[in-house]
Amino acid sequence: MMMSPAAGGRLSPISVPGPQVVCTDLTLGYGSGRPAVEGVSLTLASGSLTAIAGPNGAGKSTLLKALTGQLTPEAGRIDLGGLDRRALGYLPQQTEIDRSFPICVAEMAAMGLWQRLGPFRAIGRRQGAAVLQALATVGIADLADRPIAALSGGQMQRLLFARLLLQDARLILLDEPFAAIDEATAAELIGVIRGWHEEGRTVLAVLHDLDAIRAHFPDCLLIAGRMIAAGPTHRVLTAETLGRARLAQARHS
Ligand SMILES: Nc1ncnc2c1ncn2[C@@H]1O[C@H](COP(=O)(O)OP(=O)(O)OP(=O)(O)O)[C@@H](O)[C@H]1O
Repeated sequence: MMMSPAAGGRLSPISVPGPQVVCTDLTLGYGSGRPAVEGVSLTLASGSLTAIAGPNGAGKSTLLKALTGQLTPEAGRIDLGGLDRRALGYLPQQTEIDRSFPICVAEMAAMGLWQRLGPFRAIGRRQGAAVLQALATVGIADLADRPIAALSGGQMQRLLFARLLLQDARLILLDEPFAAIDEATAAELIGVIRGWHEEGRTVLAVLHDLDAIRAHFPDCLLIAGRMIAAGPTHRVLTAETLGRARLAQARHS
């Protein structure tokens, strides 16, 4: 049985492993000019841990937005293995988060429970303890009452991870989870990601740091407006494929 620390740090079962995700011949764009991504097909195996790499403007975030349903494909198909989109976990880039929203750290983390409780159901004592435990897991229990506007970038990233822990999603999509945070924080958050992988969740993360991908992500997709290479990381991130990606991106831009 797979175990999850999501419910307050105590191990609890996740009954079904992460879904297999299949994208077929996807074309994605923003309605003007050339598509951001063309003809991309990919398969994420159930329980796989995959990084998306590629140059700036390659379409990495665009691909995640299509998987979350924020962007409708111009062509092609996305199959989330029967998962309800509302049940997937998504960590957006920090620039997409409105920090002026007047809520505190614990309240924002508790949003991870909405899928199970509904947004208007009061948080009970058990859920309150789970929120505090999730904050402790990412090292910010002492900040529970602080307004989110008063967090540093690294503290905000830890909070977003706490919200994901509480959400307990079987499919987790992360957009640049280590951007603008220090090495110690990144190392702790990588530990959380590895935990999700060990529990059998399907995890997909956009990352710029190729060394971090090589060290922690068994599988990798390399894109540059189209798919350049996909598969085991050591075969995807080679001098040859990275050269091809740079060339393809220069032609695409
Ligand atoms: N909201 C948008 N409206 C119009 N075009 C967009 C929008 N978002 C992204 N694009 C364009 O789509 C293309 C892919 O962008 P995307 O953000 O997916 O790339 P990325 O690989 O995540 O880049 P980076 O590594 O720089 O974050 C780029 O040409 C970008 O300018």
